[in-house]
Amino acid sequence: MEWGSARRVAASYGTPGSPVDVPLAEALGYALAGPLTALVPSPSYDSSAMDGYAVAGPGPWRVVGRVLAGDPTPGAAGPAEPGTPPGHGARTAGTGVLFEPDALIPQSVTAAEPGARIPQPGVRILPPGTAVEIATGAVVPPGADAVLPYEDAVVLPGDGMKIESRPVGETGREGRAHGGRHIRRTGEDYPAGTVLLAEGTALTPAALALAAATGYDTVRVRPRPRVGVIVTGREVRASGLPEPGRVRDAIGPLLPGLIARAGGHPRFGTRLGDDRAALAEALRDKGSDVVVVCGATSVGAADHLRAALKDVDASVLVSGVACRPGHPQLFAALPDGRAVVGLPGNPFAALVAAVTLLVPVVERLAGRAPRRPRTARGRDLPSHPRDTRVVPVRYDGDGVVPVGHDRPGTLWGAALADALAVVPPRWDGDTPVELLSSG
Ligand SMILES: Nc1nc2c(c(=O)[nH]1)N[C@H]1C(S)=C(S)[C@@H](COP(=O)(O)OP(=O)(O)OC[C@H]3O[C@@H](n4cnc5c(N)ncnc54)[C@H](O)[C@@H]3O)O[C@H]1N2
Ligand code: MOO
Repeated sequence: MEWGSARRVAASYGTPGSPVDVPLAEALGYALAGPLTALVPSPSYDSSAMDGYAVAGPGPWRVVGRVLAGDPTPGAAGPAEPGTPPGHGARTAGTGVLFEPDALIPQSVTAAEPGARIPQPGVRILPPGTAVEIATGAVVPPGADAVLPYEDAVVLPGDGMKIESRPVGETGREGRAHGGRHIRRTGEDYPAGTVLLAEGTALTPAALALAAATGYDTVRVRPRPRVGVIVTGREVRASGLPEPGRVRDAIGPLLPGLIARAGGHPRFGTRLGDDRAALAEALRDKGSDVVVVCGATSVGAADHLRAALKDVDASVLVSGVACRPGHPQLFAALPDGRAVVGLPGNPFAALVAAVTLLVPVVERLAGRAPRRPRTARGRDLPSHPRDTRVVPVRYDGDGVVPVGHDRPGTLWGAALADALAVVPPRWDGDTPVELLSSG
């Protein structure tokens, strides 16, 4: 079967499990079972983007209080909290205070400028000509038009505390406090209800942090498919040095990372000699949603996978793929719907088969949406008259070039590579090639 068709068979096989709720801290790599919507606007309150003074109207301004991150909205409810003024320019830590109990005035329609927000009953606002000292992230009092950073403010001599904006040009920046400057208004990033991430998005660290920022403690995701691994071959050993007639298992160690990154839960199944009955028995084990068989895909006397699949009444959906390396790979469906992926025994051929059939079926069952293909211009890539070639490459300027060391029996090239390039048959040397993760 042609390489792209084989990948599509795997990528469209089966359906993801029913949604589950998973704590954020455990949700890395899971796929969203539905869209992730904003629970609150962002920012969720008018907040200061700078340390300085929240000012109302034109300057100079009398400083009537102080509000720090974590303080409640000044003037939102009840009478103002009385306090004492700090010394000129003092920036001591403490809770937010109003130095004058009546500093904030009830909002009236006349106090609101044209185009300002609709007055809310009970809200008290900072009147024009006044300011509160404010910390980055603190709630901006209603009525404030801008935040004047400390660096752009001049404290005026005299009683109480008065500030003025530094003249334009004196600081090398625009010192004036003008409408909205350094205030992050409620909802200016996105309003509540915005679809932030689509169903099927795989949760990355940034996606998890975004979910946390809007208030999620758990996320609704698809369960990870369980992927069992069967390693076959009498000559394959799990530890120690290779020696004549004995090879180290170089596929078993490749798979857990590939499976986990595709959104699956890797579980080691078993190691088998070259035994048809034992292989059929292992395929009957229902502990996995996908069974990967390493080796035994070919036609040799000891290659029992095809016979064992017959024994368990599996339907073979992909039997060989027109690609190099990895042509003996296969994909089969067991009668109960579990999938079987057969990886050739040569380790680089196994990796190629894993990115062709295993990764797509795991992503599909994990509920991941199809990804946008990554492509790049390729240089000096080998192509074949009939087969797709999968070539370990590294980035080089504006494209990719082969790294070499890519014979079927070795993963050296893959381990050196930035990616695997998919080179179609009779590639023209010009069309960008698709890049797959090299594991
Ligand atoms: N008559 C034919 N013979 C072969 C063909 C063919 O088309 N006609 N295809 C060749 C190709 S291409 C490949 S790839 C292999 C696939 O063989 P199997 O999947 O049956 O794998 P084995 O025969 O068990 O092993 C092949 C090779 O890989 C080594 N091996 C196996 N498992 C591991 C492992 N876990 N880690 C490291 N190395 C492993 C094994 O010792 C053999 O050297 O068939 C060709 N033959
Ligand atoms: O698939 Mo075999 O692809 O060359 O080693």
